[in-house]
Amino acid sequence: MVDNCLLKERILVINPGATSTKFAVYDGETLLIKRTVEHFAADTSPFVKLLDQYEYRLRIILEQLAVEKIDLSTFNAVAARGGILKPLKGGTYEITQEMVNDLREAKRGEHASNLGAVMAYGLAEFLKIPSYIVDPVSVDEMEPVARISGLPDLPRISLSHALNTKAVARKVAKQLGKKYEEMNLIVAHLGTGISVTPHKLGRMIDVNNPKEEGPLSPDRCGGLPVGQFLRLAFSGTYTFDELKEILNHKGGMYAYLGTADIRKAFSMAAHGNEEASLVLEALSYQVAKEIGGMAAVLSGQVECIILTGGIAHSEPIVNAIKSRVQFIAPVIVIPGEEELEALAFGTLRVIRGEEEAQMYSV
Ligand SMILES: Nc1ncnc2c1ncn2[C@@H]1O[C@H](COP(=O)(O)OP(=O)(O)OP(=O)(O)O)[C@@H](O)[C@H]1O
Ligand SMILES: CCCC(=O)O
Repeated sequence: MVDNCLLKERILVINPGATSTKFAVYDGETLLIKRTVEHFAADTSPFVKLLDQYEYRLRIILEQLAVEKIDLSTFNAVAARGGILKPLKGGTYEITQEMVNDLREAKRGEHASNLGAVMAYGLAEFLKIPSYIVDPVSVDEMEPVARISGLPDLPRISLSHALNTKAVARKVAKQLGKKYEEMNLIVAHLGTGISVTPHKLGRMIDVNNPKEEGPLSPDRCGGLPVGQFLRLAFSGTYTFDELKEILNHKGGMYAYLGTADIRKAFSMAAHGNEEASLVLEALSYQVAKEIGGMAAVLSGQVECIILTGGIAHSEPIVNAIKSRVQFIAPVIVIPGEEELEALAFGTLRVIRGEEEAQMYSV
């Protein structure tokens, strides 16, 4: 049971994912509780759109807080992972009605994190406290040259795991006794989606948008041979929505092996499935190739390479990537993600007046 003494820095942190909602309560830097609620297909299938899960997911959080006997009136702020908003520079943003409207309309695309700010704002309005997002997936600090694609109508877009990526980059900088804003480094976030970002003096100057570029991931295609994809799209085999689902949820390793779980894929390989071995090798190969490309973006001035995300728990994948990229710079491994903490700390900086919250403009 959690002490309900009235602190001024109690933050509820919400991080909605595709199949789970993670949430936590912080008193200042101190983590009070952290929970992950899995959402099974049977529970979420009645909802047509992701945003329709708003009440369902919020109710689960409120029920759990009640079980923990955490009084809602003791919260001073709500923080959430920000979704596919307008292109924004990194930082902490106050959630506004305009931001919520943009996320509800999903103008720039659907993503589980779109739910975060909507849930945080709804609850914070009720409690009459502020709500914030930190480093949303649409952080865009790309240099003009990185936006050129090869067709003027299709500029490259900055979408990434910015929250975890910047958090681990700051953490490593601190460990090395430096400031993030003074370092050049590359972060490969290896999750269900994979994004590789070169950071130049605190800015993410390029990135492979995991929804359409870069390495194959557990369930996303990454970059595809575009001519063949065009023929497939017009073959009549699939509808637009089916192809979109393949690109983002049923592509990559899942398309080859029928699983998006790296551990299952290794078990298949261990039982003699040669395709599983090859696809796992391809995943590491493609990540290494992307890191190599981003090293060129930084003109070879790379102080370290960070591997993070769930797949960074996998020793064989980490070793395979390392063996191809450690000639560039030392490789540091930070498995998993630090998103809840990054949200809490980003919000704390604003509550403490160490940083001013940025405003989302329409
Ligand atoms: N201990 C582990 N060993 C090997 N692979 C693991 C381990 N833990 C998780 N993974 C793999 O990591 C992947 C999921 O990573 P993660 O949990 O970071 O993704 P996510 O949060 O669902 O999505 P994203 O990071 O793209 O937002 C899965 O393919 C899973 O099999
Ligand atoms: C959209 C960026 C992050 C992801 O791939 O989930």
